[in-house]
Amino acid sequence: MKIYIVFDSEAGHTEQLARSVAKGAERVEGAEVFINHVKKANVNDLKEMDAIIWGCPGHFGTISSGLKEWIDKLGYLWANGKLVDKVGAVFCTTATIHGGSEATLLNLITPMLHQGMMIVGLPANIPENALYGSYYGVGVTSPVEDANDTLSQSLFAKGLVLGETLGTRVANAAAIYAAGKASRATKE
Ligand SMILES: Cc1cc2nc3c(=O)[nH]c(=O)nc-3n(C[C@H](O)[C@H](O)[C@H](O)COP(=O)(O)O)c2cc1C
Repeated sequence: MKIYIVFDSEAGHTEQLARSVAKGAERVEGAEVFINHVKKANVNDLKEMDAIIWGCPGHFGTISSGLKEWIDKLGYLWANGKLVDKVGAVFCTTATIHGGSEATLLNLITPMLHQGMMIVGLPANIPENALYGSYYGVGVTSPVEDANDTLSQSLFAKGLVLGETLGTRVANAAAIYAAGKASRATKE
């Protein structure tokens, strides 16, 4: 099954998180993973995907303009129901812990729901998630000022682990859904 990861990133933090999501998705047998900066991503490629995961830096609690501009090109796909039932998930980075990461994640999920996608978050039975994660996707804090501080580095490293976990979870969900659809189609 095919998984597309699209990210916006200016200084590289969100790109790092996107790559961890890709790494986790690639662990699932049969997963073909495509990853692109939003500037290079083509919305028409989404039609062929089983799962779509997008993410960006949080800008004032919401989607960065780079990714939002790209999402706003999805009108034709929306009008033709091309993304209905695709599995979706989201991720973001922010500079501060209370800098709006969950607001950004929720804002990233909203357009997926408008497309009719099926959203996958992260549950509490993932211990790291219950301790410092989010149920809405992966939101990682990457403090700019104290980038050399060990605590912030370790928080960022833990966030990358959650990114991998999300990638694996989405790829598994997409595989199970595709197999279920195929089996129902042969019975009908
Ligand atoms: C226009 C703008 C608005 C931002 N707003 C916030 C914010 O509201 N809260 C926050 O914690 N960080 C904010 N940031 C910081 C970025 O979200 C953060 O540094 C992010 O990790 C950068 O990701 P990148 O390295 O992938 O570009 C903002 C940055 C920019 C450029």
